[in-house]
Amino acid sequence: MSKFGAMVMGPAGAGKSTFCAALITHLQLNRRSAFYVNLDPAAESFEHTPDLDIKELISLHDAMEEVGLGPNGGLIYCFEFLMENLDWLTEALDSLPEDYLIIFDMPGQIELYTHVPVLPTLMRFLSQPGALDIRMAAVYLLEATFVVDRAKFFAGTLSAMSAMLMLEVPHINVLSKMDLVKGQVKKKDLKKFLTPDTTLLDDDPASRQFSVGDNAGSGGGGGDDESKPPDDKDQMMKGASFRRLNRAVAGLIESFSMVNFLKLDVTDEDSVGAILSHIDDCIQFHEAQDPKEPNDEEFEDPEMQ
Ligand SMILES: Nc1nc2c(ncn2[C@@H]2O[C@H](COP(=O)(O)OP(=O)(O)OP(=O)(O)O)[C@@H](O)[C@H]2O)c(=O)[nH]1
Ligand SMILES: [Mg+2]
Repeated sequence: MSKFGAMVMGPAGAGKSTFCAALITHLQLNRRSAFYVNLDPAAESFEHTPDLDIKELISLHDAMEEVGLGPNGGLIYCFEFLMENLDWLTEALDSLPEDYLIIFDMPGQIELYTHVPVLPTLMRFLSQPGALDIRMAAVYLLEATFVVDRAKFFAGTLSAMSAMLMLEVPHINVLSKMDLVKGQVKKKDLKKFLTPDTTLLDDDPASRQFSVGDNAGSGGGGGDDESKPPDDKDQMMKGASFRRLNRAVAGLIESFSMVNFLKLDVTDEDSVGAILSHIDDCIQFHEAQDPKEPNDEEFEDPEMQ
């Protein structure tokens, strides 16, 4: 039988470590065992002490000092070092009992998800049948505050989709920090973000703002604003070309129809529990557990008393 794991990923500050902590607390409250693996070589403080920490193998500080790299190059170096020392993971994880959920807390550098092939290699190593054989789920977090800026939201969604296609394991996308958009976005509008498509761009406040007195018009291919060089970055981000690019990205995401988001409010235990249920479903955690013998104390027959 295999083991179970969840790799928690997403851009910097998306709330990955906070979610890992909330998930561990929730598992503990439900008498389930968690094994917390920190794979962020720069992370210093934790709500739950990691059971395994990449800093025992290599820290970002060491990588930067010894190899003379900056923080991002240093992080890639740490992961390449991890790839050369995968025995370190095998030694720690191989003997774990099968009902443990192994939670991997990942760094937020986007390079790791897009530019270098270390994560697919790591994922294949963890899930390889006959070796560690961990049934892995990928959990990709994106901040719900992105929904106020459609372009940012689609860029984030594209990075989630890229991770999904690259890793080839069951994948869950999560809109984190929902508490921060409560009251700012109507429930009805929020629903549209959970299954993103191009219609989200039709009521983009940024493009409406631009349309006032904008003879570039609907962005349907005229491109007449291209003759006027944008005054600054802000102006460019509101131009017809930028809107066409957004529509193309949104169309690409829609045509794949693979990206859906679940909502997460870490302050609400039910919300954390709902995400865990989705993780359990996609790794088939419950199906794999042996039926437990009823505990005599819990199941005392009232008629016998
Ligand atoms: N309001 C609110 N703040 C949150 C939530 N989750 C995380 N934060 C805050 O967001 C900041 C970043 O959270 P982390 O959990 O460290 O994010 P991370 O994705 O692990 O960040 P990196 O590891 O640096 O990429 C912290 O100040 C958290 O307190 C949330 O659900 N709601
Ligand atoms: Mg973190």
